Amino acid sequence: MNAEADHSPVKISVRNLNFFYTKAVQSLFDNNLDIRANRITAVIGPSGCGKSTHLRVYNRIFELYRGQRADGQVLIDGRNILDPAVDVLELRRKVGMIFQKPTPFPMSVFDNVAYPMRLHFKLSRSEIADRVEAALKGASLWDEVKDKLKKSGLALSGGQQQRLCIARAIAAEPEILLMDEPTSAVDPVATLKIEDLVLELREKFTVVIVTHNMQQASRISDYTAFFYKGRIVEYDRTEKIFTNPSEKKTEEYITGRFG
Ligand SMILES: Nc1ncnc2c1ncn2[C@@H]1O[C@H](COP(=O)(O)OP(=O)(O)OP(=O)(O)O)[C@@H](O)[C@H]1O
Repeated sequence: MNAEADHSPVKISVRNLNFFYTKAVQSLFDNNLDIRANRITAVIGPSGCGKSTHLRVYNRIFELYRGQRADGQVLIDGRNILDPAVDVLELRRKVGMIFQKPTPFPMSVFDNVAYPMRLHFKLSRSEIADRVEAALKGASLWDEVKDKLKKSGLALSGGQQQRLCIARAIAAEPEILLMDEPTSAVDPVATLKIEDLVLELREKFTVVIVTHNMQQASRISDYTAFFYKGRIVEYDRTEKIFTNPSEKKTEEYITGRFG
């Protein structure tokens, strides 16, 4: 894919984003980024450079913590989601999130996936059952759990739990999926399954994935943003970032000279 060939529209446009954990602690500095629809964008960089902080702005999850503040704009389909008038429940439906450690709710496999449907939509029991099946299929988990739908989500393996969380996120019918190191707590086989799944998810969703794993970023992403000390040093096609980066700092990082 060369630069001219990508006609996918911009889904998320970040403009002059600054983030403060407290008045005195600024963690993001003037971030600017255009993320394309139906692409996988990897966010890489050394520990503490602001990857998670950046992602947590897109669905305003940071607002659950007192004193945290984002300045600037995050335009999703052209609308600034930092505008206080934005309906946050609807924003979080549209912008799903998957965390480092799987976070199934302490309820059955079925209810984990039905939960967002009951929260956001008015559906009959049979519609819910159909959509739970579709979401579990969409998360490549159906075959493994179809006989265990009433069992606790917590009884699944780590990799299955993570795919259950992906099914739960899909069940809300989002447009964007944010994944914050989704494979760092699972084994290598489960990691490959999740990577294959992420590649499939691109058909329907815009995916932004934080990863420490360079191979993972180069295997699955279309674009890569390299963060360093709260700034976006370089953002380009993944192939370009990994073969011919423009910035010295990017090259030092991807060749393992620090991080
Ligand atoms: N709750 C908090 N209060 C104050 N500072 C914080 C808080 N959470 C994170 N930070 C600081 O913000 C900066 C960015 O952290 P962030 O977790 O976004 O980095 P990261 O790149 O995702 O790191 P990692 O790869 O280790 O997960 C770090 O300097 C971190 O210490």
